[in-house]
Amino acid sequence: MKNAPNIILVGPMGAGKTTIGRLLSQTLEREFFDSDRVIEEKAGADIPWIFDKEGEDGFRRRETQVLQTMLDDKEQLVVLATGGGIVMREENRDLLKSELMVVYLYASVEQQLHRTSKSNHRPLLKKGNPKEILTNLFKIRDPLYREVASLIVETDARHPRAVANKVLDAIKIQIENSESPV
Ligand SMILES: Nc1ncnc2c1ncn2[C@@H]1O[C@H](COP(=O)(O)OP(=O)(O)OP(=O)(O)O)[C@@H](O)[C@H]1O
Ligand SMILES: O=C(O)C1=C[C@@H](O)[C@@H](O)[C@H](O)C1
Ligand SMILES: [Mg+2]
Repeated sequence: MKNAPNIILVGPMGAGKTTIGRLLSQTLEREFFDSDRVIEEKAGADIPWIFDKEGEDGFRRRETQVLQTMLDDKEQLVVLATGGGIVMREENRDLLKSELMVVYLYASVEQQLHRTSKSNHRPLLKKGNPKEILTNLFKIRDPLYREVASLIVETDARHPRAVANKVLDAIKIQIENSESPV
C-alpha cells in the first residue's frame, strides 16, 4: 500500500498507539515516529524531566512544534503515534483534521489503567489516583479524539495484531474509494 496516506494514531495513555504504530509501520514498510520520543530526542531529556522543568505548558509547546514539523514534511509519508494529550490544543486538532487517516484507538478506562500500570513514565498519572485521573481525562478528551478521527477502532478485547489489521482494512477501503471512477 505505497499510496496509503500519513497514518496518525490518537487516543488515551495505554490505548496502544506506540504498539500498533510499530506494527503498521512494519506492514507498510514505512518509517514510524512516536511524537513523545521525537520530543525527548529534540530536548535531550525525558518527558518526566520536561514536565518537571517546563510544566505541562512547556511540554505542549514542544508537542505542537513536533506535530507541525512532521505534517509539514510532504516528502515523507509516515506512521505517527501521538501523545495522549495531543488533542488538548485547538491548533493541534486543526492540523489533525486536515489529515486523511487519523485513527482513534479506543480503550476503556479499565483497560487504560491495566495497560499503564506496567510503567511509571507518565507524569500525569503520578499526580494522584490513576483511575480518577484517567476517568477525568477521558471525559474531557474522548469527544476531542472523536472530533479529529476519521476512524475509530475498539482495542479492549483485541490483540494488537487484530487492531492493526482493522486499521489496514480501513486504509484499503479508503484507497479503493478514492481511486474508483465517478
Ligand atoms: N490491544 C492490546 N491488547 C493488549 N495489550 C495491549 C494492546 N495494545 C497495547 N497493549 C499493551 O499496553 C501497554 C501500553 O501500550 P502503548 O505504550 O502502545 O500505549 P500508548 O497508547 O502508546 O500509551 P502512551 O500514550 O502513554 O504513550 C503496552 O504494555 C502494550 O504491550
Ligand atoms: O495523556 C497525556 O497528556 C500524555 C500522554 C503521554 O503520551 C505523554 O505525551 C505525556 O506523558 C502526556
Ligand atoms: Mg505511546
